[in-house]
Amino acid sequence: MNEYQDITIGFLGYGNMAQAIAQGLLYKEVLKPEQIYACAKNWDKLCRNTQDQGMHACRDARETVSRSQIVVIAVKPYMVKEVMEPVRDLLQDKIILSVADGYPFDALEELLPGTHHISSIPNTPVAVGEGIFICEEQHSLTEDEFSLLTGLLSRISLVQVLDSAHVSAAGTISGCGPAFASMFLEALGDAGVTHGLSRQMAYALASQMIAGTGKLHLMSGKHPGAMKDSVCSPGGTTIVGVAALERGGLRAAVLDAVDAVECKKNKK
Ligand SMILES: NC(=O)C1=CN([C@@H]2O[C@H](COP(=O)(O)OP(=O)(O)OC[C@H]3O[C@@H](n4cnc5c(N)ncnc54)[C@H](OP(=O)(O)O)[C@@H]3O)[C@@H](O)[C@H]2O)C=CC1
Ligand SMILES: O=C(O)[C@@H]1CCC=N1
Repeated sequence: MNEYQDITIGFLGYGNMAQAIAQGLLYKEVLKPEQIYACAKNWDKLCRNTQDQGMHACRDARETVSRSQIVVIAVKPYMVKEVMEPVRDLLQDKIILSVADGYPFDALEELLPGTHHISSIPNTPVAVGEGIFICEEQHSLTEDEFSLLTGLLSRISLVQVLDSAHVSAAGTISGCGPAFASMFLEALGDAGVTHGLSRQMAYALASQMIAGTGKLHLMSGKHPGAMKDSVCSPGGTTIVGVAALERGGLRAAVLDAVDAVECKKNKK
């Protein structure tokens, strides 16, 4: 028996992040399509993205909330107030999961006092069950609701519960990280093509290399520097590439990228 067979989940906003979560839940067979509801701005696009796979398109947020036990706030942060205010009276018995980056517990509590909510930052690899959900430690779910929700999310992601002060930085590494990693992947693809590989082959090799390197670190616990050293033979080929990356400022660029994101978030 599937422990989530009676759950319904509704997405307020059905863009990149909501679709990734829904896809992950379907891919991992945690939910069936008919357990998933969503609303968005563009009705035709919403229908294409939901009904073709057997999910329910809802006309508005009120319909979505009414039909869902778990309500996922998946609009852009600046839209949260506008979307949530008209459904406030329907939220009393719901588990509210915000995925809006920069919408922590305090902001949601001010907007939706007395409701059961938790703020999180997921990432797009949830679509293939390999994601991360950074969840804020401070929330207003009951113990049962928290365990039901995190149980569900853990089927498609690593669920990391963090204190409020560290949610932002963690969310930047894991939530924005897929964009940064994809740039590295794309660059390796270009490099492969420069040297005669087909783009498809270059991307396939680079993707598996990135996934495998991450897994090697997770499973061995080896320091990333030691992992790098173990590839570089003295006087060999890899060290020449490593030196080129250092001259190109790879590490500094990565540090600057995370600083830039955090700086933008803190200006809000
Ligand atoms: N993308 C990512 O990797 C991550 C995103 N997030 C967070 O997820 C949230 C959504 O981001 P993302 O999915 O990328 O953004 P998208 O722009 O892809 O999706 C936003 C969705 O909101 C819908 N929308 C706009 N206005 C309304 C409205 N009035 N009522 C209902 N729905 C509406 C849009 O509808 P339509 O499509 O019809 O225009 C769209 O489906 C953000 O708060 C972001 O911070 C967090 C972590 C990672
Ligand atoms: O760029 C954004 O706004 C969202 C938040 C985290 C990842 N993407």
